[in-house]
Amino acid sequence: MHPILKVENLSHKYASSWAIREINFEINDTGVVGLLGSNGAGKSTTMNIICGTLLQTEGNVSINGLKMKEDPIAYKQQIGFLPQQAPLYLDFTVQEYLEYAAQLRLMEKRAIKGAVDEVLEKTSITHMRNRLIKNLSGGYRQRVGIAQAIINKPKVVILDEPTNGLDPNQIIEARKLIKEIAQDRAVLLSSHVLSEVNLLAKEIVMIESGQVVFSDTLDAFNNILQPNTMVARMLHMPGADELLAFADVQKVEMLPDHKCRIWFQPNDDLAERIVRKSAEMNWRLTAIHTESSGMDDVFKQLSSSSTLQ
Ligand SMILES: Nc1ncnc2c1ncn2[C@@H]1O[C@H](COP(=O)(O)OP(=O)(O)OP(=O)(O)O)[C@@H](O)[C@H]1O
Repeated sequence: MHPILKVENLSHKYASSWAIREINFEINDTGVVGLLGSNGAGKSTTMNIICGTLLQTEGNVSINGLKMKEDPIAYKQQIGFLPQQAPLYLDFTVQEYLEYAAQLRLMEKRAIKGAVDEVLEKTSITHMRNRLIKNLSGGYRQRVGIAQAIINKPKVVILDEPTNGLDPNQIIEARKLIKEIAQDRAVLLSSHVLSEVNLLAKEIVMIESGQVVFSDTLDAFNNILQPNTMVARMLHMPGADELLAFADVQKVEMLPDHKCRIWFQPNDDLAERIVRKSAEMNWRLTAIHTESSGMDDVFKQLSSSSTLQ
């Protein structure tokens, strides 16, 4: 079986410099895949090529085995795109615009009305269908942008910073909608908001300096960095010097509520040694757990370890 989306050895050169080099990744399942990378990493270039709005210098993109280079029209009928600036015609009503988007996707005339009704319903904007787009709020405009991206039921949807510029309530609504549309298609979501990616994505592709530096599950991304701190709660808290006496402990910080944070060099049995010692010394240990690093730390680490070509 073919992957839903396959990106193979994708390279692109603007004038004399390579923006991306040998990008490879696959999406094999429905759901959200987060596309991460610093500014200028090559995300937009990659997304534009996948959407067929930019012709790559080298490599291939295919959807369910359909190669863009070999059959661009059939390929493009399988993809929906919401760029950073939603391509809206402000003087159209929502319905007129969605009908127009359906025509651009070469949908059959008789299928258009039903498709428009369906996406209006799906994006909860049926009551706005006769409103001019210029009179809609940012949140509703973004819904129209998402509606046009899914009007022809594409297998793959690309969303570039879809919640950028929305207010907190609109962001919550937009994320809910993204989750819904990803139930039956693959969604590639580019976002600088790591908490958003953490909430929505089950897989991550990260690009830096035009190359893939990570491609795996969200869990694998979050577990790249070995934890190096733990928090312990002890009702009879020992002094910092007693904790510093353990091998591998580098630093100790006393916290409120009988807690302390312990920095340590990676090892397997420090927690176990502390538990044993606590029992021996009656420190009355009630909790101990390692603190995993956040997405920000992993992102920083992967960005800084990438090499410029
Ligand atoms: N039309 C262009 N002409 C020349 N160079 C370009 C062009 N578009 C992008 N680049 C360069 O290609 C590289 C990748 O840019 P790209 O826009 O794909 O990155 P990005 O990850 O989308 O960044 P951002 O997060 O800032 O949108 C950058 O060095 C950029 O300056």
